[in-house]
Amino acid sequence: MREGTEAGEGSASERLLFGGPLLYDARWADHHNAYFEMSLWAMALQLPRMVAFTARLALRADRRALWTVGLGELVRGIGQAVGLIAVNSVLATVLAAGTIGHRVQSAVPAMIGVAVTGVVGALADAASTAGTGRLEPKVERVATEMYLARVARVELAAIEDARFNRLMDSAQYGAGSARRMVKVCTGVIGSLVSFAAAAGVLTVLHPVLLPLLILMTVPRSWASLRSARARYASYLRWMQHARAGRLLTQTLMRTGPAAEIRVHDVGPFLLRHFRAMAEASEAEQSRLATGRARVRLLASALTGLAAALTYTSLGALLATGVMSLSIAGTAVLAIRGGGQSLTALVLQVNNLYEESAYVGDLERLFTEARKYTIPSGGEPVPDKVSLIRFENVTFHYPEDVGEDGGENGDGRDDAEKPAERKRPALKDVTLDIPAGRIVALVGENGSGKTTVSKLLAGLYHPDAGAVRWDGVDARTLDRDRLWSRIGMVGQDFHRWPFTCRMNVAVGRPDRPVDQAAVEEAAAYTGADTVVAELPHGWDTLLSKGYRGGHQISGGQWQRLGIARARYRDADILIVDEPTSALDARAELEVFERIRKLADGGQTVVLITHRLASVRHADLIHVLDKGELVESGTFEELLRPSAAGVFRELYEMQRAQYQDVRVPGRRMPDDAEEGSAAR
Ligand SMILES: Nc1ncnc2c1ncn2[C@@H]1O[C@H](COP(=O)(O)OP(=O)(O)OP(=O)(O)O)[C@@H](O)[C@H]1O
Repeated sequence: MREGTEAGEGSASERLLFGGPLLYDARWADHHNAYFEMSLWAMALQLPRMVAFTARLALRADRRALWTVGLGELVRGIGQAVGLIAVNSVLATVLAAGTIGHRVQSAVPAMIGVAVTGVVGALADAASTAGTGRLEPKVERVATEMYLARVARVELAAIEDARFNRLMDSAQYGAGSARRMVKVCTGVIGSLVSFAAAAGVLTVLHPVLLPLLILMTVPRSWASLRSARARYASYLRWMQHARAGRLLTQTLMRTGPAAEIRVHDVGPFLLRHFRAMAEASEAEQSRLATGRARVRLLASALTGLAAALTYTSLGALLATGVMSLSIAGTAVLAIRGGGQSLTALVLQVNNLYEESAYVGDLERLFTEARKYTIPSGGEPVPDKVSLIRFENVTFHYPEDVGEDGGENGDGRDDAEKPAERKRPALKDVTLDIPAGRIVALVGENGSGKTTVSKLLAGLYHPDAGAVRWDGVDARTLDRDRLWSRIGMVGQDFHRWPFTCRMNVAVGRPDRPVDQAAVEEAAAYTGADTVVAELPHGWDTLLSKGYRGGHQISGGQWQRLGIARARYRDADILIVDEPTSALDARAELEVFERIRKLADGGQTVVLITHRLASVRHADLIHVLDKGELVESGTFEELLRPSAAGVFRELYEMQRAQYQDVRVPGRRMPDDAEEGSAAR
């Protein structure tokens, strides 16, 4: 069976791997006005704004280079106009009455004029080319920096939001487009000035010639704008599809999944689906090409008609004696030159139109990002916080609104969604995190432990209730200062593809690397023994795909991750499953050290499934399906009278070990049984 089907419904591969078609619905764009403006008119209106936007980027990037380019193009264009007038003068003199020697001699000054304008034009062109070359990469860099700075500063919720993600996706090409816009704008100015020169000369020669010249270029302009619009519309519609295709190929190339791909023989499977998706996109490319060919054919026919009309009119003017031969000669030159500049102008405007669509996405991202930007400033975080309290906190993760806005993308209303989709991740949770203590969060998978830690870290705000730092709502606190107080080792802490040293030192990126502190943090988690075995010690690159790159085990990574949080030396340390990959000895050591942190005044929020390890926690909060069901010390929660979730889970874990007898060793229960028997 062929796996690619109708593009509209998405291929079978899309449905199988990604759960549905990956094509964006253009109607959705209309509903959400101005996500992207599709009509020719709307895009034409947005063009000057995009040019101004790029000019602002260019001004920011290199003001001098921008002036050089602008002046260079202006001088070049004026040179062309003057050159054309000089050519006309040469022709008029050469075709005038008199001896050939005398006529040529009289034409010499005009010829010198042609040569001088040529030289000036060439110099101006060189200056403009050099300026453009200098400006282009700078504009791209400035636009990329602005893009990245904004993306890095939006709330986590925005990064997880499908719509914002889509905008980030399309806007990432905006910087490259802004770079190309510089060149295209230069070309537009050049062609515009050249055309103005030719048009001016033609108008002087005969008023009917200019409209005829413009008529000749209308069909081609229409054709290229139409094609550009179709290409952009298709790009937006297929963007997610292209990203998914890239994901398949990159998965095949990455080192992480390489072992599983080989053992499970996933390679041919991925390739098959890549081919199916690529074929769907090829069908779209060929649809675009056919449309383009059809439009171009029609445009060529219309241009031919207009050209015939123009030259017939010129012939008629000559035949009726309205126009002299020298003027007709200059007119032919001006029509050819003007036609060329107008064609170039149309082409450049077309490019401008296409690039401006992508730059438009960049501008929209800047606007959207502003809405989601993490506010700077706010109330200062108290110097010595003694208590953080979750007060009746309810929290839902932001929902994906789907392609149809209020609907799920499959036509169902929100009201028709299964009720469980709307279950809050946290529901009316009230709990305390006293400073300088170890507070453990336990509960089954999906019970809300990580969510509590994310709200504590200020990555999200509650929908209802508040997280209060000594009574102050965290919502009002200065988030940067709040973050400077927090160190976090998440379940999926990042494995930076940098050197071993940087993997620890990145815990405090705002400070110069302090090797002594790095080593102290590493010794703290046993990461020093890992480093000792690396081929280049602290300088070993921890990324297998690069030259000299090295791979370490999951447990070794975990030691580095905890060392990073230790290096950060924050007041509050959040550790989410810190020992899941550690061996038994390392696990005991790490827990012992984490315990000592609290002795030193640090607050430790520990999330773990190893219930025996929370024995030393000062306070344990037990979560179940987003609700706080128990709180207390280890002993309190294990009392027979408690008989709650914690005791039940603990009994289950304990039973696993009790059932296993180690030959030659007496189990504690044996002793109890023995003494009971005596
Ligand atoms: N980024 C997210 N977007 C949407 N829903 C999420 C997100 N993260 C978690 N959830 C949902 O929120 C609920 C609580 O998840 P959370 O990660 O807090 O559980 P947990 O107790 O830490 O689980 P585990 O023990 O498996 O790590 C789950 O139903 C989960 O599906």
